[in-house]
Amino acid sequence: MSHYFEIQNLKVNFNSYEGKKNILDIDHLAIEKGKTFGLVGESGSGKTVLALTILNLLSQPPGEIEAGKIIFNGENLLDKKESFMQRIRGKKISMIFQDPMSTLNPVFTIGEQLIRVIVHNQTIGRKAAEKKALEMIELVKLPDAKNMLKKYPHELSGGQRQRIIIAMALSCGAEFIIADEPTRNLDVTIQAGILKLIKELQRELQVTVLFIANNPTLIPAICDEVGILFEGKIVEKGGIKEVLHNPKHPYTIAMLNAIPKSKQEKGGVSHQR
Ligand SMILES: Nc1ncnc2c1ncn2[C@@H]1O[C@H](COP(=O)(O)OP(=O)(O)OP(=O)(O)O)[C@@H](O)[C@H]1O
Repeated sequence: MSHYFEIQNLKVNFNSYEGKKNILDIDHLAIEKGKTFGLVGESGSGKTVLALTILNLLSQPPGEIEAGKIIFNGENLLDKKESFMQRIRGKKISMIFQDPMSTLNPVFTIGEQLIRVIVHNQTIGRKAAEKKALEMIELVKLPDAKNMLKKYPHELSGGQRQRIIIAMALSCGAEFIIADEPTRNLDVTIQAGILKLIKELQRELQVTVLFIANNPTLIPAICDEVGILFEGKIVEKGGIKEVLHNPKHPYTIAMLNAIPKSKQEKGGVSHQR
């Protein structure tokens, strides 16, 4: 059976003066169209390296893709030339990074940046791009869209900036979104609003999402399935209830036991200790 998005036997290494170090060793991961898959792992487990590998943005060297396939819409992305990937990035697959300030340029207004992304990725003129930018600001539920476009990134709150990044990611009609810990640096209440927005947009636009997180309590609110990444390997995957309420792998059990009980219950990840 072919899947919309699939990783097969992926091995990624980093080479350094100390020698070769295996960073990712993923046998299999599949995501069906319109679903949200949560990938949870501690810091250093390889989540960002995976996101960069999917988009063919991993620096090689020091990175090295030793083996494997990343199949998107029936095509193995790891076989493709840079010109093909340029047509995919932004237009078919977009990424939302954890730190909006690293994506936004402090010296240009939000409107200028959003319009540039739209003009770059779509064959439309500036006027049409301006209209699209306004629509995108409204889509991510930011108030006073016209005024918002005139602001500089530092004039926005962290949550507002992340909404702009989501607007940019969706502005060119991407159908697959990689969200790399988009709420990591936000307060808990702002976090909840961003998660709700991603879920609503995912349903409304029928996009497929790979949601990367190091906090498993975020997963039930947004994901259909979850995989646990440990030292570059997916040690357990399946439905939310199956993995987070009835974990089998010792790492998953230890990770869930490390969450304070009140947070487990709030996030819906409580399981039998
Ligand atoms: N450019 C690089 N050169 C060498 N090793 C690297 C490089 N980038 C990442 N690594 C190593 O790859 C491993 C995985 O890193 P990665 O950034 O993917 O982890 P992560 O799960 O995203 O962590 P975090 O949650 O902190 O963002 C780490 O051991 C890291 O040290």
